[in-house]
Amino acid sequence: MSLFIGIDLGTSSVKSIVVDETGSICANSSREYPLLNPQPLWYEQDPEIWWKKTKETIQELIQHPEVDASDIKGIGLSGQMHGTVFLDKNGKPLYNAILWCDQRTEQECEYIEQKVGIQSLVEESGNRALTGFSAPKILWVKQNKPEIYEKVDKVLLPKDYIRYRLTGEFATEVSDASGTLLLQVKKRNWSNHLLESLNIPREWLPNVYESQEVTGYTLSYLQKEIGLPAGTPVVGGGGDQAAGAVGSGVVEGGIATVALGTSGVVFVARDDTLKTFQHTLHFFCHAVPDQWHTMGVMLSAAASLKWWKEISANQESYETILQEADHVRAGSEGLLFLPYLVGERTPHPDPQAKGQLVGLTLAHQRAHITRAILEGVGFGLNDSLQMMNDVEIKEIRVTGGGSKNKIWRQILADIFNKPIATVNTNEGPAYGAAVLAAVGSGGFASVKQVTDQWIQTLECHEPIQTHHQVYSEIYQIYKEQYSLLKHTFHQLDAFR
Ligand SMILES: Nc1ncnc2c1ncn2[C@@H]1O[C@H](COP(=O)(O)OP(=O)(O)O)[C@@H](O)[C@H]1O
Ligand SMILES: O=C(CO)[C@@H](O)[C@H](O)COP(=O)(O)O
Repeated sequence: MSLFIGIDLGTSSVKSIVVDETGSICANSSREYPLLNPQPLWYEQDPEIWWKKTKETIQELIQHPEVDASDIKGIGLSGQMHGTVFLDKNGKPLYNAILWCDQRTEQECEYIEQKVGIQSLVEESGNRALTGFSAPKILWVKQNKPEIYEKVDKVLLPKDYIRYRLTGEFATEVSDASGTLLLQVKKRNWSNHLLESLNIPREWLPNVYESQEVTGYTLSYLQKEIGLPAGTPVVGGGGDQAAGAVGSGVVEGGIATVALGTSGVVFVARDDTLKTFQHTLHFFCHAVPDQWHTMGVMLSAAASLKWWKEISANQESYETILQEADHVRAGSEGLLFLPYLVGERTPHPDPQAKGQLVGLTLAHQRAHITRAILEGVGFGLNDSLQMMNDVEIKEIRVTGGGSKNKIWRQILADIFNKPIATVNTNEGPAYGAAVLAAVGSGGFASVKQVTDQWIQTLECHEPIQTHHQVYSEIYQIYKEQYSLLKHTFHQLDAFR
């Protein structure tokens, strides 16, 4: 039986799975790694640690009793987007990867919009300059770390660094490349205009493939080191949001995913290119040929819950603290959480935005705060959903670590006033990467053919109208908070 490996290089951990040709997961393995925060607004990770941990997961998969390594027909890669890995001419990382949630590039974003012009930037890349994207990070290194900049030979996205270590090839694919701000998203290739305007050498960037295309073959030293057969094809794969959408069967226009990972994302697949541009929504290529997507991204979704659990209930499971929150009424008895713990991207592109608990009283216990966090993240996602009014959203599927919990899924359905479905796999991006591997190296005709065979929707949460009434009133209050508090957030920044 043919087997496919899917790897998702997430922000909190790398998750790798083996899927057989019927879509069943035969083995999985994951390893966590730290998120480095060397200065306020800076978020980094060490690419060598990514590679070490990824290798450990692959080795564990191969040693699994249900996996015969000689049956592995292909590998697909997925990972956190926008992170920027700078390599020297020997392929060695020159600096920690600067991540998607890093906010140090505000000045560089202003520079890009001035230099290229907002209209021309949007026309060419489909996007405004946002601090998480890769191009401003390249300019930041030029300005602030000239000793590194002069040694740069290649710039890669996170999962593409793993590809380089697996195959020795410098390659990327359209969905992740969209998040660099250097891709002509409509034409699905690098933009010479943007590269020239920003003075970024084309040779630094890898070649761009479609997501299911084979980009290289595994190197022979890996056979000895971790038992991975030499010459196994590695396909393009996808940025974690596009791969997560594929892994949830979202491969045609009008179907959406909501991802509750470290970040929180509303993703709507589209068969057409963009007609109306919405300021902080992203317009990127989908990991499916001739498809695109719009996406709203909040920076701290399940990360808000993780933060709260770590400081208030570290010994307890997510299930326990969410169960406790389920006993609190919708609306958290007047407590409101603003989820801007690491600044925000959609709908407020503001590195200095901050978290906030509004309405605290002596009556509020831990469970109220937990519930307010689940609801606040839901309101933040609703901001993005409301902006996607140029497409009819026929269905929403949830993915990401936070979606394992049915209480949170129900809260989302109640806030959005839309049914929320789960699918038969909860490995989102890793599963999507395996689907793309099956198309590129397993003889399947199309992504849709595989997802139709492998993915079904399961449980569906219908909105509870009494809860929705409460949430629609509180959402109006939520929407006012950012502008009321913006000045305070910026003032407080001086004391960090
Ligand atoms: N059982 C659970 N219930 C609710 N949230 C969970 C649960 N397990 C993990 N999480 C949340 O999911 C997040 C990790 O999600 P994941 O999609 O793996 O993120 P990433 O891809 O960013 O590494 C953690 O921050 C945690 O808050
Ligand atoms: O910045 C984005 C998408 O634009 C994030 O979604 C990252 O891709 C990280 O995702 P997770 O680690 O939360 O899955």
